[in-house]
Amino acid sequence: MSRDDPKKIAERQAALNYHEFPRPGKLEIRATKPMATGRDLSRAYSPGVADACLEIEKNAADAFRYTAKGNLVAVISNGTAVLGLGDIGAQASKPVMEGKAVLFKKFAGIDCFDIEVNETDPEKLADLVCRLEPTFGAVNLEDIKAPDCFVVERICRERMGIPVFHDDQHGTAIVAAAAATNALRVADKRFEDIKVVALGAGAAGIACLKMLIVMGVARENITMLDSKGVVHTKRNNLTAEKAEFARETEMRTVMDAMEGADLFLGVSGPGLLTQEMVRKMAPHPIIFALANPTPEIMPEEAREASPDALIATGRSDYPNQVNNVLCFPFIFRGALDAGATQINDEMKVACVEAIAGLARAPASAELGAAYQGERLAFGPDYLIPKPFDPRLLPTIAVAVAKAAMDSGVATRELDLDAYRAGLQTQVYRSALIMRPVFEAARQSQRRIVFAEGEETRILRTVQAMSEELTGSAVLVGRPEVIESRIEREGLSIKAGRDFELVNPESDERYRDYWTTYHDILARDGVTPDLAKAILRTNNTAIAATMVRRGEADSMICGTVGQYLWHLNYITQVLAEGELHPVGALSLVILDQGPLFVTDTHVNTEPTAEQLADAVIAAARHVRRFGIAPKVAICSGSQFGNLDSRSGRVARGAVALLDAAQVDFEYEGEMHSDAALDPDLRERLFPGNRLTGKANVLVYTSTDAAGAARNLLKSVSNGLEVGPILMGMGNRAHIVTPGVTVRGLLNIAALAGMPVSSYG
Ligand SMILES: NC(=O)C1=CN([C@@H]2O[C@H](COP(=O)(O)OP(=O)(O)OC[C@H]3O[C@@H](n4cnc5c(N)ncnc54)[C@H](OP(=O)(O)O)[C@@H]3O)[C@@H](O)[C@H]2O)C=CC1
Ligand SMILES: CC(=O)C(=O)O
Ligand SMILES: [Mg+2]
Repeated sequence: MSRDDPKKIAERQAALNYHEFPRPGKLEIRATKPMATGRDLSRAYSPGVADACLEIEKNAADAFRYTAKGNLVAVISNGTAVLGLGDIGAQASKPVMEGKAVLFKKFAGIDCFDIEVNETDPEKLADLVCRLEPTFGAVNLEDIKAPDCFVVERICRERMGIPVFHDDQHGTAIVAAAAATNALRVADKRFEDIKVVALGAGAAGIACLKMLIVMGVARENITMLDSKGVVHTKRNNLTAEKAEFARETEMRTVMDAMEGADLFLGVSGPGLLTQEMVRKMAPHPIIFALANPTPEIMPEEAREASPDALIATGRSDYPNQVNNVLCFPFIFRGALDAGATQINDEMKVACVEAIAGLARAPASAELGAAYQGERLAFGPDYLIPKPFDPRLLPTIAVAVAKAAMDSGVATRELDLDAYRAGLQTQVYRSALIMRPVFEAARQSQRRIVFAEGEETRILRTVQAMSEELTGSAVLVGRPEVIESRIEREGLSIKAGRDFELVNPESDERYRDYWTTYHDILARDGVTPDLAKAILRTNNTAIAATMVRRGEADSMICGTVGQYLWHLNYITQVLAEGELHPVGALSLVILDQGPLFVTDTHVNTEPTAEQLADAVIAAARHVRRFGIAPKVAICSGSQFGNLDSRSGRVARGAVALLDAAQVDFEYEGEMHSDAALDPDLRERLFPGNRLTGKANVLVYTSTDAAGAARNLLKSVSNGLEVGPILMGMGNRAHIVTPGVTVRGLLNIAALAGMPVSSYG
């Protein structure tokens, strides 16, 4: 595709718009402490700030205690080797450095200042970097050309007491070594035997080759090339780094070097590898064309020249993205948390092993959600994890911190299990609040039946359940469809071992199921023929019947279809005695904390009695999360000021709660803002019974509750757990079609809770 291609032009414009709007750039700085009152001001600034300064003056290490230093990394460049764009200068490198800072933050919660410096003298640049030590917990050097980068890095490492890491060297080398480890497994070759050709003898090239030697490649099996051709012993003026790899050889060109090569490592520039060169490689060759943004050869061309090649690039739009983004956020996380004084070889090797191992482990739930439709099973097109793999942070950071502790460069001893759990919490915002639920679920052995068992998200949930929960799963669906989807998604779950199957088309229990269904509904107009037809075609009815028969403890449905359609069958089959649907409760996890909203789905316009029942049920559920309920009954009316339906129902519910003498805080009726703002509420109704912010918002119609839930999710970036079907004794839950795999796993954990702790 040429640069003038309309699609290319549109893509370029989209990238520019991304950078320009709604405000220029990709970063901002946010305060982490309140600055709302004069008291805040006097603590954050003069005079209070002086106390923090004096403590640090006495003990420099206290900078990690009283300032942001411990989580602050400098991303520093002089713009002399920016991606494969070359020496475009410090100013033009800023989008890349801002981008690295965003990746540090998003993937590992690390704050960065991007620092672009007009300084091409490596010693002066190093001096400048060293002087920045008081500000930062670590330094990431970026896109500084070779050989200058070696000088800058060496001086900084010698003089600084914090980790200094040159991303283009070591980040790239770590990820390339991990990908090579896995590619060799697939190709059934060994580091010790392979012939390597490296095109590019700069920062990335030199570091990658050094790492390959650590992995077992023989130095004499490496041919290095730079812009002047093969690096050989007869060349003059080689830098010390290149001289280390100079070979005594008559080969001069890439074409010469490629004869019989097993691994091509391209870290040079765009389009430098031809199909003819690829054809000269050994069988089952490995081609890493890592130049950014345009690789040495495009994967489709390489594939055409060598159909059995294993191919990787640095780009996200092709399989096998070998890019240092898989390394730098996570290696820094581990180093910072262990208080490491440097990033040493042991930490790098731990990182290689952790990354390579992740690609070989079954893909996780979130990963499947992030990369829907892609095959994520270890093999030629999945040699290396994806950057959005949520396992990267806990797995790599823990491995790196452990290596730092074991090799004696850590200044902190971490409890690694607790550390891993903390990182997992950071990745899954729902993990902390869901932890008691998962723990309760792990104590039980409940059987959970999934009505839409063929749905890919359900299969991924079952995979995650096999890793994170102890209960068992039953899938309603056609075995051949389920099997082929498991294979396509690269999952490791197996029928009979990780789940049981109910085939709606031909299950030997079919007769039992339709007769049970008929027995329940014979006096509600359901004939045997109708019962047979429903139990052949309606997976929700099948799942509910299984629960009713005691063959499963709970069911989950709703990934497709309407909530009330599913609820109808659940009510028909499972509502008996005390059990009847009381409402749907959604937990929305916000940056400020959790907020529960009800009734989002069940009683469209509840009566006062129904609303009071929903409040009592919601309070019970909220307590299961270890949270004391503070319920606000929300309406367009506020403390009796409107004679509307909503106001009357809300006031009726409050009166019923008063009569029932419930043991939790509640108040109503009020607007949502008064529920969340105690000062406003106090002005409107001094002495009202609710203390602080409400954490349960109860609405008088599903329209209002649904709107509140959706707004919280979309505008406030809330993460939803639920909806939780209340009143059915944890025997059924109905999710909504937009549910993610993590959302399903959360519901499965709730469904897995024993009824005693379910309350
Ligand atoms: N995928 C990834 O994660 C990463 C990819 N890269 C990519 O690798 C490339 C190099 O980056 P980096 O090492 O930092 O840059 P450097 O400037 O340090 O090195 C570039 C190297 O490429 C060589 N080179 C340039 N043009 C040619 C040519 N026509 N033929 C052969 N060799 C050539 C240079 O040769 P000479 O020494 O003679 O000047 C030099 O050895 C870039 O495209 C970059 O985007 C880099 C880091 C990470
Ligand atoms: C990925 C990266 O750091 C580079 O291409 O320079
Ligand atoms: Mg770079």
